[in-house]
Amino acid sequence: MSDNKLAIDRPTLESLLLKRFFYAPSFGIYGGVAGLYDFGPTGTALQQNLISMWRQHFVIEEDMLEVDCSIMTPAEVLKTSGHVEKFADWMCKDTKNGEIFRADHLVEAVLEARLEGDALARKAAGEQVAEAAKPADDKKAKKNKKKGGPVVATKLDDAVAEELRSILAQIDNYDGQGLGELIKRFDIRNPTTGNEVTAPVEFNLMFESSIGPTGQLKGYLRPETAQGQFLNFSRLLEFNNQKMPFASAMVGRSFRNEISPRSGLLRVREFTMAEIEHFVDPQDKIHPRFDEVKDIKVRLLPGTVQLEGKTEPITITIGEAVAQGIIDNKTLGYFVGRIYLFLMAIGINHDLLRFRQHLQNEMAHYACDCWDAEIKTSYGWIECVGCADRSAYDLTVHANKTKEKMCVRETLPEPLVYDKLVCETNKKVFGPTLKKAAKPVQTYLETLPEAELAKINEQLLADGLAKITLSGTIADGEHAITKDMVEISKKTFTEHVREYTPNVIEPSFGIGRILYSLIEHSFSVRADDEQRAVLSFKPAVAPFKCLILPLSNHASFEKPLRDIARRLRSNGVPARVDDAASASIGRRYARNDELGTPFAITVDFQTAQDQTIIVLVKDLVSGDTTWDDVLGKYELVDTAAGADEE
Ligand SMILES: Nc1ncnc2c1ncn2[C@@H]1O[C@H](COP(=O)(O)OP(=O)(O)OP(=O)(O)O)[C@@H](O)[C@H]1O
Repeated sequence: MSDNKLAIDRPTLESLLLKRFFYAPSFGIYGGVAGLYDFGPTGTALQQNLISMWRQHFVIEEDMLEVDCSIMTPAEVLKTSGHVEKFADWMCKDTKNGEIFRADHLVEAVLEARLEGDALARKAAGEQVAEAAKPADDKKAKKNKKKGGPVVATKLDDAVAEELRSILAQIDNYDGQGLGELIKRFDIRNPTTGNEVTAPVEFNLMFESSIGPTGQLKGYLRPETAQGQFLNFSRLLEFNNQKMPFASAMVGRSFRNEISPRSGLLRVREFTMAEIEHFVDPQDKIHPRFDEVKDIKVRLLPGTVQLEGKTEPITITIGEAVAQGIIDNKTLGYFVGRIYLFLMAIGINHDLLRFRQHLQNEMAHYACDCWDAEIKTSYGWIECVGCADRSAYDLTVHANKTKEKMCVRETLPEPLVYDKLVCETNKKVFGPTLKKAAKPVQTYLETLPEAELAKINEQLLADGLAKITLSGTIADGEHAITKDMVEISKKTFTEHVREYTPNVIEPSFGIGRILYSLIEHSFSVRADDEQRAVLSFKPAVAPFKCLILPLSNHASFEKPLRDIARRLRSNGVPARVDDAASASIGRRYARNDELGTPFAITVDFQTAQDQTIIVLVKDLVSGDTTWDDVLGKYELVDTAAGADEE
């Protein structure tokens, strides 16, 4: 196992997750469908707890405006947003058996396998091998038919090995053509059959549907929750009394027809997202609470570092990263900090988290800067939260398409007086000369940036004539403008209101990926007795908070057991009773370790009647009190106290 993968006993974890019904493949008895999962009671409770903490941390603490918008989305919306054209991955096919691959994943897996083979060969020859390239277990690596094909000990030329490492460090930066070239150059084939694969073609990831009985209104299942938030921007701004900046938020399902779903919950076709759209003034992307996060130290992997073929992050405070321009602005930096705090609060391991900046080609079509919170798992570094600066892209395209204003109007403290070069047409000559081209040419001249207009004016003054070229209009082509057709001059304007389209900073959380990564970070196997699997969740996250179990199946424990469970549950504390008489108390503790239940109350003749502790468990769960506090403050009372007393 290479250095960029977390070493855990995954088979044991996977069997635990199935056995204790965290989640399981959907439609299993029909054979299942790749990339679709059902959550069981344990996984559902865990997911709900993560979402509640997310709501507390973001929606409530930051006073965000939470919405819940439609999943089914008319095609026109997603055409305008660019998803119909551009929300795609590159796919290639085995030329003989038709097996389909996501092109970047295939290239990555094959090249990784070759580097591992190289490391094996070098090790066998007694060479020193860099830690990152060294397979942890040679025998396993050889036997293991990996996604990239069996690892064969074959030494690569030094320069080739170096180049492969550099390609892998920036694999997300290759487009279809680039991936096609890599496939040809390195003779990348289907690892299982050895057959050649086709050149990559684009595959749109959205699930298509039709709305209504006529089948004429095309729709898609949304691939992100963001669009609903953008379309409601004006209503939200009004709800916020026209005050900027503000953020909306939504938790809900999204759908992506992934080419090759894999790695359990990490790449699925239906998943829960929690997204924030923070609307901010483009001229001033400050955040009022930036100071609260500026001293947090984070591990950053900037684009410049990746382009050098390096994978080692830098550790830096958020304040410094923004000051040095590594993170573009304070709002983006603020959210990197808040994401960090959230992931720490749920129990992600600090050393297994980094923020990686997107490379230029990797960036979604709407983004101008993007940092991913990546968490190290046994599958490698996984993007769990994307934090993108979507600029004014979405509001602008929707406003242009619908002709609805999606902007902020702010009364200026002082009126703004300024001179600007404008073009006015001489109607008597302009229309008759240009005929049907008159309108598009006029629009062109009126919307031209001032510097361009100045150039046209210079030409008119010098030659009496200027030529312009239109495209995308009903009168495309070259048109001549003469001096008598227009007058270009400076005019004075006074503005009382500033109108602008906000920029959007979008932290976007994949709840399933976070949940799975957290499970890996909370998982261990006790070496002492029978290799028992243990999950150690923080109390606020744990699916069940308290285990109640009788010391034995003595009849006198039944009532206190029931009473304690009832009291805990009515106080909002999910508690499970494990009174299976057949299992020893040790066995019962062990099987609840598998659920990550943080507290246990054993009912014996003493504790069954101590009602004080019951109330305290609630504080424990919220994190206000620790178990040590409880044991320090309260002595377990004797059997004389009545079970029904508070
Ligand atoms: N197929 C998926 N399965 C599970 N979670 C996903 C999937 N696609 C995206 N996510 C989650 O949604 C978040 C935001 O989505 P975003 O569009 O930024 O992902 P992405 O960059 O397309 O992901 P990737 O590059 O891994 O396909 C991701 O950080 C991730 O946690």
